[in-house]
Amino acid sequence: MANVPSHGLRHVTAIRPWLPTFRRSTSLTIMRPWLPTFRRSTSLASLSSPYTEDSEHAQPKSGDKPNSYFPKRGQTLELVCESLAFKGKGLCKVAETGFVVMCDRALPGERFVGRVTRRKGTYAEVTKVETISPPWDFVDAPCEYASYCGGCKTQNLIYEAQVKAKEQQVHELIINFGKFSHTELESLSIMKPIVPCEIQFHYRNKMEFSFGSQKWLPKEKLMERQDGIENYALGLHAPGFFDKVLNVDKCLLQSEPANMVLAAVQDCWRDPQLGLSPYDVYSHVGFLKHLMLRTGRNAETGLRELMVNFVTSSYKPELLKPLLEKISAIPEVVSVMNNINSSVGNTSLGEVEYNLYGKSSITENLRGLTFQISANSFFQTNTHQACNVTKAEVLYELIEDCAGLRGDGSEIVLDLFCGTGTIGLTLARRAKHVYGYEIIPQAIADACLNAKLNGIQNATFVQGDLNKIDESFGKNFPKPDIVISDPNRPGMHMKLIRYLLKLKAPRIVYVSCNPATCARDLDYLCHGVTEKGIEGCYKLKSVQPVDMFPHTPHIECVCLLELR
Ligand SMILES: C[S@@+](CC[C@H](N)C(=O)[O-])C[C@H]1O[C@@H](n2cnc3c(N)ncnc32)[C@H](O)[C@@H]1O
Repeated sequence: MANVPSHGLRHVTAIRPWLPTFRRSTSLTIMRPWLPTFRRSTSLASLSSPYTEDSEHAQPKSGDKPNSYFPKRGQTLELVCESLAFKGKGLCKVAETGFVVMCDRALPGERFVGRVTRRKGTYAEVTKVETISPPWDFVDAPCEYASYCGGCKTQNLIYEAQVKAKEQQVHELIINFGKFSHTELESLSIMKPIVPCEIQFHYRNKMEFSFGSQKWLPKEKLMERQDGIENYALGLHAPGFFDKVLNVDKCLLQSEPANMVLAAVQDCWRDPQLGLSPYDVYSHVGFLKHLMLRTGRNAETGLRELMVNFVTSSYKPELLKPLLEKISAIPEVVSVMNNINSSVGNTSLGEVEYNLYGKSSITENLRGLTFQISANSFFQTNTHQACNVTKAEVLYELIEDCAGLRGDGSEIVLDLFCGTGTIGLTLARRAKHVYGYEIIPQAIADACLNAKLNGIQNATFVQGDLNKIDESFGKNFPKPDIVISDPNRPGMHMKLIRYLLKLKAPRIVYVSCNPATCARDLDYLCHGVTEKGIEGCYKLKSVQPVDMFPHTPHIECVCLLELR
């Protein structure tokens, strides 16, 4: 793919936090005056929030009814949480004024006292000071860290209520961000009920823990703060803190063997005799950055296998040796990798990687195929929901159903954002040829290997940046009959939207882990972008939410579009 300079800014429409009020509205003109536009940077990352934090563009236009009430910073309010919104935050309205406030960790039905922390455009954020009465569907959280950890925010909500809230969120986003009317969605049965996850714990096949020199402590324990080694932590970043880590000895979302590894590392890494130090995000001194644990399944034996990946700031294998000895004694550990990330950034992607023990990849089975997974390649994190062969509607089967391949081997599939090729390869059996595009070279290498491993010869994988395509894109493959697009959270770039609208493939299956950007892209593909003179040419056939991540605010969707 040719490199082109970074594209310009993009205009999108944002919605306001009181959107649930308009949920049943069929007339979008009622809502539109409240929908300010805002400018987005190339990454569009912040658009993952439908409730934009961009207050600059949040001024109501004439004809709106501005709410003169605005609570002061520091003010306490008695509130009742009405529903869950973006990032799993509780949406509440101030009595009598209807003014919207959002509160992290407030759950539907919960009555609480909240303190106003900041204004965000036309709504305010509050932090919970005290719960007066519990949520409607309260359950005790099995995890001891549930009330602090940024990962699971809704463990205190019964699972049925969690999935209901997710389904409702997707529905609202498709109406308000995607600009589809409620009537249209209802009459054509476009919105499908969410597919819940059969297992709600131990479902994650990948967890990334961070080493930190500043342990995060809850308020009541702040006095206990100690210096040096006592302040070191290995765990998950405390919500809102890039520099503080909540120390965890166990995570109920990952597999038992992964917890054994975590416990083994926790047991010894602070030992002064080992000379190990966590990387400090301020001084940029220190060795250990992250501990990544991936759980797979051996293709031959069907037994669990584990990859341990230490991300360090430099290559000093002798320092990792004592840890290596401990963890390699755990039978499920078949691979220990060391990714070196010498940059000041704190991502887990290394510039170089070394194999310290066993294999350099693990495997997983998916729809009868074997996939090889390396430390940095993407693989759906919920193996159960992605690959559970006993359940009919899991992710990959849904995708295959939506793709609707005739099965006579005559059709071309374009698999955009293909990762390690999982979707394309599961479709290859029924297609003439699959062409996959992906930015990460290692993932492309894995995809090619996965094709070989499974004896698939009708798949071609190409490395390239789909945000930087130019006119030459599409010249190297025949016109596809089916496009699969599975972008990460920022969704599709306008260049890709333009390309797809020009390409006019009969079907697009849009798989998304961010319903906000998904709804926006569906709007573009179906309704076009008037201000850019772009015409939409697809009709939305179905939107299927799937819960891949119980207890977290994340929602996966599989959407089908057909050429009009
Ligand atoms: C949600 S994952 C989907 C992976 C794959 N379809 C699967 O199911 O395993 C998104 C993928 O898009 C890739 N990606 C992100 N930005 C990209 C870009 N600009 N161009 C091409 N691929 C990109 C990521 O590396 C990641 O593998």
